[in-house]
Amino acid sequence: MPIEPNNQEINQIIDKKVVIVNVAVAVIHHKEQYLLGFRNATQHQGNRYEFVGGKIDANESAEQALVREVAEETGIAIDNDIIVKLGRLHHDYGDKQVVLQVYKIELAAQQYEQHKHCEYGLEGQALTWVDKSKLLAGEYPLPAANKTILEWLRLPMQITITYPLAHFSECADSAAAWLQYHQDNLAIESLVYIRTKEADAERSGSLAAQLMHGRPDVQVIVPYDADSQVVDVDKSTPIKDENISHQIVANHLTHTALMQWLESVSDTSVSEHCLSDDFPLIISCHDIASIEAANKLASARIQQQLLPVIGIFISPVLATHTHPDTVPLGWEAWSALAQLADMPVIGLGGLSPTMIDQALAHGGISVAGIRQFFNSEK
Ligand SMILES: Nc1nc2c([nH]c(=O)n2[C@H]2C[C@H](O)[C@@H](COP(=O)(O)OP(=O)(O)OP(=O)(O)O)O2)c(=O)[nH]1
Repeated sequence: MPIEPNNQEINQIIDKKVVIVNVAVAVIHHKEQYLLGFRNATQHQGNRYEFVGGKIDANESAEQALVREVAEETGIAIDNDIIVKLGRLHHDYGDKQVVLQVYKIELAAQQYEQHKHCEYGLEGQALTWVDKSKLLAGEYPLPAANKTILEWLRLPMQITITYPLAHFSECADSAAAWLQYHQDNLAIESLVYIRTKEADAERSGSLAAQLMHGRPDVQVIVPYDADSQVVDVDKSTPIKDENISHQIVANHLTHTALMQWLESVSDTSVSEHCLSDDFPLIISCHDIASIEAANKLASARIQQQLLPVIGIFISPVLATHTHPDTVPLGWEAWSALAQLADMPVIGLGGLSPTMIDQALAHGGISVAGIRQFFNSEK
């Protein structure tokens, strides 16, 4: 006869099923130097590196927990530094479920000088400063949930968007003029969202490929649906050339394609339809509904262990030449929307690279645009 579990055991079973630990995680850095702790063998996910952080207590906010944990573990007072939300993610370790609320904090030079030689934290744990390139290359084993955080950290502080092909329509050969302009004027090693707004996906893909061949130093985001009026969200820009595919860091999903995706999936099938398998996603959002849809897609992709949603554009922040009839959000409304996103937020619309500080102060991590982001127009 099977033995009935007692109350205590039942509680443990229930706990195991429902208890999700909320954790505040601090990605502390100074320029390209990032601070890692080391989890000792007896801890959950032990013998791995970690970002500084810990459980959020019942009556504190994630940011309060962040400030407290960083002070308790390292002695670093981050009260006056800008705390930028990177994202939120849920991870099921099997023996424990966690929700990580992840923030990025850049230390001032003086704070870094003060702490850069600390080899141990205040709780006796090992601390180490590591190069961003080595961290992103996976040289420091971290808990599995941190894979997504590392992908988020790949986003630079500025993203250049190409002009649409139609911008060169007065030229005898608009495609050649488009190509020449972008080859000549993209900043060295920049991240470029190649948006031609060309309805023909083949032609758009061919232009993107030519630009990538001509500028092997840049990294690119290419449309997932070729940015056309295509209703089929499974259609992607056809770039199959392996010599250049390493330059692609993400596929871009338009607001329209995102909402079509949402309409096409029921709650039960979200996990089976997570779009592009090949690359991480960057999504355009304009309102609460689309941010909630992006969160849903991002969460499903993490669950399916697909490459994550690494960022969303929220636009338009300010008035822009490209959308003269659209009422801009303004920084305050933009900031309120940014808070809802479970992934890093990129400002777009009427911005220049110098507005990065405003974006950071309002909860973003990056700024994007066309006109003011090219060498020729700075
Ligand atoms: N601090 C930190 N925790 C992480 C990271 N990535 C990750 O999955 N976690 C997980 C591991 C733990 O399950 C949880 C952090 O909780 P914690 O550090 O307060 O808990 P713990 O298990 O170390 O301590 P305790 O329960 O023994 O008090 O979040 C990370 O980068 N930093």
